[in-house]
Amino acid sequence: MNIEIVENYDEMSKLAAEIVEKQVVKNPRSILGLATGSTPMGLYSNMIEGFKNRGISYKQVRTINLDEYLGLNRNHPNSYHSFMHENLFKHLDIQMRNTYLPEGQAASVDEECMRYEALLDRIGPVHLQILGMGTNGHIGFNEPGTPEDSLTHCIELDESTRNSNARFFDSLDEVPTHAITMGIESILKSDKILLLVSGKEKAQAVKMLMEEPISEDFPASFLWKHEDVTFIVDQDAYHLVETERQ
Ligand SMILES: O=P(O)(O)OC[C@H]1O[C@](O)(CO)[C@@H](O)[C@@H]1O
Repeated sequence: MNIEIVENYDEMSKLAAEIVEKQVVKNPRSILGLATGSTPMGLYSNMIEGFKNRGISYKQVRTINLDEYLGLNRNHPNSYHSFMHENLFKHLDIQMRNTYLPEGQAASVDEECMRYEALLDRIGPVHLQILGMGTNGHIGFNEPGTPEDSLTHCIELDESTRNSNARFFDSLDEVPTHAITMGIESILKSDKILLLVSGKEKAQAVKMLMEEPISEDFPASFLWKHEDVTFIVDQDAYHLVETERQ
């Protein structure tokens, strides 16, 4: 794991955007794996700025997202379809038909999971996968206990995840209880992974990532098994780490 410790959220977002832009310039037909949540929002703002001011085009890029809430219509303001449209896609020259997310209201959840994994295999491998990390070590929505060989599946969200994501909803009751997420194995199929973590509230999770053994109890630890992970972390999130893992 290549670890870049930066000063703050803005530095993390800028460096992440440089890496994404380099990938897109090198291969204008890149497949990008995208994440939602607070973490990548600064990256997305920088990508939008790069499109507007630095001539970076996403016209031939394809994107595939990690996850979607189960039961939410894609037009629901808190669906990840809406999140991606509002925070990124509508500001770029990307073609919407080249953007993929799981369908949260599929008639058959099992079939949707199989369809999505097959889609990932058909268009992939993802050249560059963006990841955030939950305070309990989740990546995508792979909560603690998710096995390493998991493919796209439906998962019951941890109470801690629902509580933390309640900030985007009017009340905790409105936060869906389940989601469709790529599995750990699906994520590890990517050529390169860019893990972004910022803020004091993630410091304990970063310490676990850096110091604890690889285990299902902390899903992000499986990233140590991938050979090309860049981990950009800010000082607030890194400050509890005592021993840097090799
Ligand atoms: O960036 P946040 O909002 O702290 O969330 C952490 C992670 O949890 C998720 O929201 C779950 O999908 C990820 O997209 C995100 O990377």
